[in-house]
Amino acid sequence: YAGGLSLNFYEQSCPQVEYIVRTSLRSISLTDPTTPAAILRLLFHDCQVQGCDASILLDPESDIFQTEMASGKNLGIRKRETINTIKTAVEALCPQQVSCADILVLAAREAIAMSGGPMIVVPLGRRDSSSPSNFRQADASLPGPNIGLDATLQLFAKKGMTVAESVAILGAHTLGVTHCFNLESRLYKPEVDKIDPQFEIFLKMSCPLGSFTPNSSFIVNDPTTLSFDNQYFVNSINGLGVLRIDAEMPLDPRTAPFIQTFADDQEVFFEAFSSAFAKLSSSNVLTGNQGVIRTYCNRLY
Ligand code: HEM
Ligand SMILES: [Ca+2]
Ligand SMILES: [Ca+2]
Repeated sequence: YAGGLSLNFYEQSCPQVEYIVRTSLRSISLTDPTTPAAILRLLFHDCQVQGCDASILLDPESDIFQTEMASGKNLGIRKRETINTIKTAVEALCPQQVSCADILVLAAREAIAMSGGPMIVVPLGRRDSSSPSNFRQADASLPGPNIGLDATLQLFAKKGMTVAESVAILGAHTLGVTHCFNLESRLYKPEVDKIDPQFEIFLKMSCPLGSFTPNSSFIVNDPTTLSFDNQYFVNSINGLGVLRIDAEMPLDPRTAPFIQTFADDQEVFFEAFSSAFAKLSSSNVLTGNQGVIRTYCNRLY
């Protein structure tokens, strides 16, 4: 596996870790059923900036230093504290053994499984970054809400994904919501892309001008927002893609066949998603003597 990750990494040092993550995430999700969506996006945004190293979990150490969370591209990121909570439970049984980066990957794979998606086998052994990232790096590395297909395919090709896997990983938008502030430019600025006229009326009604204060209004990413299924693909074929990328994939000859296949057969989607997830979650990892095992996921010391 990439960079020295392995399937039995915690077999000796913390055999209960998968169980602890599973039960903790399940109980947290009972009080807030939108937790799985937030955790899955959190993993993507961690891996995208400086690799899957839990850098996104670090709190700023001072008012002067701005961490990657200060980037506008991280607006709407939630549930960082959930990983802290799970880490506390893990530390109680296996002190100083399990990285926050691995806990985040395990939590994301539980989030997928408990929402009805595939149970993905993930290799472990990531280490946590010993230095924070910053908002400039996050701005440069995270995709903006209006990214187009070419740039998106390039972004995932860098992670070793095929076109099929790149389409599949965007099926993560089967969960969760998009806040209106992420749709402002698509709806009200000079044309970004062609929106289905009926759907555009609906989007503008749901996100009227003036609804862009963070965390106010939102649109569901697909009709079954709590369920990890293939409705995202059915939806986007029907012209109901919420973001530009969601809308463009069914129209482009490079990606349309995969969108159709995944819409027709959920099992094929789950397989392609699983291999894409393995690539995403092992991108640019620290292993061996690199990095650290943090005690508190939000602090370096
Ligand atoms: C080109 C790539 C991508 C773009 C442009 C993109 C963009 C976005 C945007 C703008 C939102 C709305 C956030 C909000 O308003 O709160 C969102 C939500 C979400 N994204 Fe993506 N995304 C991309 C890829 C991914 C990937 C690879 C994953 C996971 C593997 C992912 C998982 C999610 C999830 C689960 C949500 C819902 C979050 C919630 O409800 O809190 N996205 N995405
Ligand atoms: Ca990171
Ligand atoms: Ca869904």
